[in-house]
Amino acid sequence: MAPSAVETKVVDSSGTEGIAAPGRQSYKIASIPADGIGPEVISAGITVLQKLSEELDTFDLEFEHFDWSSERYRKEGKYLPDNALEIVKGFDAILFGAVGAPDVPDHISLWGLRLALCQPLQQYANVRPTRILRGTSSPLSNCKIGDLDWVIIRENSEGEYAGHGGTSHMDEAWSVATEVSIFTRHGTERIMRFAFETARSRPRKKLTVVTKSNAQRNGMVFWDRVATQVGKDYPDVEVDKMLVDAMTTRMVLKPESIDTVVATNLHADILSDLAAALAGSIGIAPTSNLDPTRKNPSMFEPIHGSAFDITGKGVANPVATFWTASEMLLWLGQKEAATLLMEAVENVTEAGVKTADLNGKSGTVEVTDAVSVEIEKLARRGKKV
Ligand SMILES: NC(=O)c1ccc[n+]([C@@H]2O[C@H](COP(=O)([O-])OP(=O)(O)OC[C@H]3O[C@@H](n4cnc5c(N)ncnc54)[C@H](O)[C@@H]3O)[C@@H](O)[C@H]2O)c1
Ligand SMILES: O=C(O)[C@H](O)[C@@H](O)C(=O)O
Ligand SMILES: [K+]
Ligand SMILES: [Mn+2]
Repeated sequence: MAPSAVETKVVDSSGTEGIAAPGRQSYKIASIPADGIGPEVISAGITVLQKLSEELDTFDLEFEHFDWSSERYRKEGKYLPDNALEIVKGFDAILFGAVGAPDVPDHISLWGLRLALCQPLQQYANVRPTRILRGTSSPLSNCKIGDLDWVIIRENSEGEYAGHGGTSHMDEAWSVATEVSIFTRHGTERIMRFAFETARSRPRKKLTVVTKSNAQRNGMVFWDRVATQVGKDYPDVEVDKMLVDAMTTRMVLKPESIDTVVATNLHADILSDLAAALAGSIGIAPTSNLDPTRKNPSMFEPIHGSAFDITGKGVANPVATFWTASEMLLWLGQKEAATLLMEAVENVTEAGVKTADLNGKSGTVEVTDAVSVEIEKLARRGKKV
């Protein structure tokens, strides 16, 4: 979606209305914090985004909050109102927290909210960068900053998440359930093209195609074949193919040999949690659910889930959401703000202000405050030069 008009009404989260200064871009963001630690990290994310907008002269953000969550499901029997897709199409981007609650089956919550948005909105490319941030370390003993710098591209519309299947004769001795993976040429080709473009845009121009075509002799053989066909248009990109089981060992033993990775919906879901942990914590890693055609708004969320075990304790790491916010700004065309935000985050981790998952002692709010202070410093320093 194109950014909204330059001179436009702005409503910030405190409800104050104003007119965006001429020359400033203004973006409408739908905020869906949802469940568990989602509201805690989204609130932190909005705080730093608003700080950036105040300190830089380049953009305004207008947030609208939606209570689409497991609480709403308990009350109304549905996660989303019937016109949810129409509503979000009026926004430039969606900032999402996490969905999942202990008293709702996980397949109801995931299909009721996250997949109910990203599949119909054609957000077919799920982008998951991971690297080791300054002041943090990998659990791998010899892995230094720079040795692990990956982008995992997850197919986000079909594959194992196609939703095809069924159950018959439930709880009888002869009950049966199927879960059918779907690989279409359209879906496979577009994600391969996106992955090759991503690999080409990075300095090493290297793509690993993850597969399981030894055991899965139909869908995965097709996946490999389409990768080879699309790869002919990218002779400058070095490609290798890796079976998913072996990929886990390569991620642990030779992290520096990997750059861009493309994998199916399920394979990449699993590999990206491993990637985040190898870079230090699941609490740092971002996700973009992109509609690369820009016909629909894209959705940005931390990679982690609702983390019931730490909800309400004030210890959730907000860094994954800050990095997510930075990715959202990049997508919206605000490169300077996106870069400044990550610089601020890494200055803070380097100074040792970190949550417990990164072996620190600070809480969500302390990390958020420290990042806000750093944004102010960096932005003001930038203006002086
Ligand atoms: N996209 C999503 O919304 C999404 C993603 C993953 C899981 N889920 C859902 O979330 C629920 C819980 O799933 P799970 O336990 O498998 O995964 P999870 O990511 O919620 O938690 C896994 C572990 O990581 C820790 N953790 C996660 N985020 C953290 C953060 N920001 N800071 C510090 N520690 C953090 C948790 O405390 C937990 O120990 C389930 O209902 C699941 O379906 C949703
Ligand atoms: O889509 C999924 O598999 C889950 O929501 C979650 O694990 C994620 O990574 O988004
Ligand atoms: K999430
Ligand atoms: Mn996941």
